[in-house]
Amino acid sequence: MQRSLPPPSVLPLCPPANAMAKRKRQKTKASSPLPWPEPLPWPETYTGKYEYFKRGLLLNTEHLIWTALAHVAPDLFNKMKQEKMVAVHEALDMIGLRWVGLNNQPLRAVVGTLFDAAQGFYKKNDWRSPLNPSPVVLMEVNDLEFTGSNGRIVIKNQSYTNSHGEWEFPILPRENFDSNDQQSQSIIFPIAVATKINSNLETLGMDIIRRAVDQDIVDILRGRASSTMNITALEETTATLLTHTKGAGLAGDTIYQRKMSKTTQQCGSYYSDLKDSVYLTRLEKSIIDSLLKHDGQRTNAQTTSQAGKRKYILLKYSTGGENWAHTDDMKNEVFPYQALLMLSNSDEYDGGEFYVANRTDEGDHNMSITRLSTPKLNAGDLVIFKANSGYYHGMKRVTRGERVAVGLLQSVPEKKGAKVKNGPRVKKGA
Ligand SMILES: O=C(O)CCC(=O)C(=O)O
Ligand SMILES: [Fe+2]
Repeated sequence: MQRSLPPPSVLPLCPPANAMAKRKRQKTKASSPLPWPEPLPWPETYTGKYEYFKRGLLLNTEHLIWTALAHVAPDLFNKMKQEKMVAVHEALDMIGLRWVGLNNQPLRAVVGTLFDAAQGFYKKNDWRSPLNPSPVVLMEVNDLEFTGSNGRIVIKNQSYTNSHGEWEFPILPRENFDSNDQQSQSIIFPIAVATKINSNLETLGMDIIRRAVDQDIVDILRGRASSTMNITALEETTATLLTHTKGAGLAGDTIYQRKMSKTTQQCGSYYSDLKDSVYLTRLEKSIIDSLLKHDGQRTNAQTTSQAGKRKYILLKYSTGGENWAHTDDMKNEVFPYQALLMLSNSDEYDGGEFYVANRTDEGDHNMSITRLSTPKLNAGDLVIFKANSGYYHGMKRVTRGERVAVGLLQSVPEKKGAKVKNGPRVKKGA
């Protein structure tokens, strides 16, 4: 497979319809390259039915993805799902989108649909490659065309700073916080009403609170998370592995053991549910305290009756681990925000920057996708971010050491009729 695409001027972007028709009429020799077809018109059922697609990060990038898929070796379209996942990911690498998760909405729908179309195309054309091996030319992501009308996609990488300055968050003395039991019953609602935090969430998609959580709680959680390499000892109920072949991320070095019913499974990076327990309740309380302090005001926190389900996850990444961009939508639950607490000290790992990705449409088919990354986080630092509503998030590759964090999610009760349907599953193979 080619590792990079030819420059835009010679990209095999969809030929005009009349050229297609002309070529169809010509008898194609078995050895000559086939024209890559027009991308399918986006199925009405998808655009109309699936809300996530309409506001998706990759809306209107179908041409670009189609072009990337043209570089997937034809016979891979016949292979098992896991091999296809890897192939699609490699192809996306060529168009600057290697960091986007394949197993999540909306890329799952885009890639799935285009992959099926490509498979059909190859079947019809006897599995011959549509392309001659193209010269390896590195291209700027900024120059990629993504529509037939000279649109451009620009992928920007930015680092997080905000109006407070990265290190200048007010850390008020603990005594200033007047404890209130009701407040400790909800995470999300204090977040939503904490005005400073909320304005950063609205404009940047995230906010960082340095040293948000008491050291003793961080120490307890760190101890629990690293006391053993055996996942089952950590009160964890399930573990989702971040693997290339499942389209979620990169596993990295394999260092953890997971006991299955009869066997032991090795895994490099994963996230896993944590059972509710006393230390998590303390953690939650500590976070709420710090949000209130950070905001410098008392909030009108709501009670549990208005809060949805809580969920805590432990995230462990070994060197090489990566969490590709995704949203946290789960079957019937919506988690609008997440608080991610770093448990590793900054000298224990390199890389592993958390980011939020957001898209801006700039008219004339131009758009930019901005990935806003955090600076290096230390144990006790907290990132609050928008976990869906148009924002994607992920973690860049850990290049050294191990990075451990806890995510606190709280769903909101669903409003009737406001449910976002799950997208079409990528069929066997993508
Ligand atoms: O580890 C990270 O920085 C990302 C975690 C994440 O995606 C999540 O907790 O939902
Ligand atoms: Fe996530």
